[in-house]
Amino acid sequence: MTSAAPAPAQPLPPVAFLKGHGTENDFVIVPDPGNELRLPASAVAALCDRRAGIGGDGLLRVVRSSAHPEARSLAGEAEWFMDYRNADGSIAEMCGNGVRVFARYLQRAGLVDAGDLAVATRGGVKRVHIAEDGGITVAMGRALLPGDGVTVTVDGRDWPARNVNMGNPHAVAFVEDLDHAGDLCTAPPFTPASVYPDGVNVEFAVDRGPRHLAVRVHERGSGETRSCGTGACAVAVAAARRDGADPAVTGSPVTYRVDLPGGRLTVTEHPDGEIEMTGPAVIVAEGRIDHAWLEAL
Ligand SMILES: N[C@@H](CCC[C@H](N)C(=O)O)C(=O)O
Repeated sequence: MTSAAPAPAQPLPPVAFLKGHGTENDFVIVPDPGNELRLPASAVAALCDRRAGIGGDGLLRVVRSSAHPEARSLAGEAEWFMDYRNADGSIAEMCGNGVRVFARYLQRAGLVDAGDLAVATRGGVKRVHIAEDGGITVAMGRALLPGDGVTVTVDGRDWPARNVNMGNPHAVAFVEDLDHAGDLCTAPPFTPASVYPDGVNVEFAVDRGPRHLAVRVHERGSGETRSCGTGACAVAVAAARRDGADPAVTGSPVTYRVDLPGGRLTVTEHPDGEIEMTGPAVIVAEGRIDHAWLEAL
């Protein structure tokens, strides 16, 4: 008796991806509605590698909330879950620029219309408005200002930095000159380290005029980036306290223009603490990831 020859192995299908950015904070976008792809940290880091991969400050996996264990309980509020990863593969609670780019992808793919939608994130459900004129506004929630800040040191200069939590941790230092932040090739050292046991995003901010700031940022898990949405919000919150403009105290909303190397974000804090961030989001390319390359990682 002869046994049937095994069926030849079918090559695995390539994996779709897109590339997008919000004020030049750039992302590899991987649609995976059914939560079928396994993307360990090493695979995310390889995809975000700017020489050997696609390149990005982070990765946005687009998953139906109902299909993801971390978002299933939010499925009634938000159909889509943003599974955000930093460029090194680490997981973060929130990404402000990422949410806008995520919403732009959903709109471009015909999965949502312009107008209002909700996106599930590890930092909770975020309400998003896609304006007809192209800007996208995200209700970022409230900032927490845990008491203790840190001292940040670069090239022998020290600054006190305010601890602002936007779902993810930030240390905001107001400096005299953005060049004082140095080359930001490595994470700026701070003390005491115990304030941020899980690491921190560090913002250096200068005044450009009334309610107008310029910022450089070193992101946890990604290095210096051209923009950080949660960072812009953290800086605006810290500036409002510094400027005597805390909306909870004055009863009036306050808006800051925040210029980052990659573009401008507008941040408004309301008297109830709710923070809205507005900025652009662009999809620049789409393609296919070679499955064999991905599997071999
Ligand atoms: N670039 C993002 C923030 C991404 C997460 C951050 N690196 C962290 O680890 O907390 C933004 O636009 O907010």
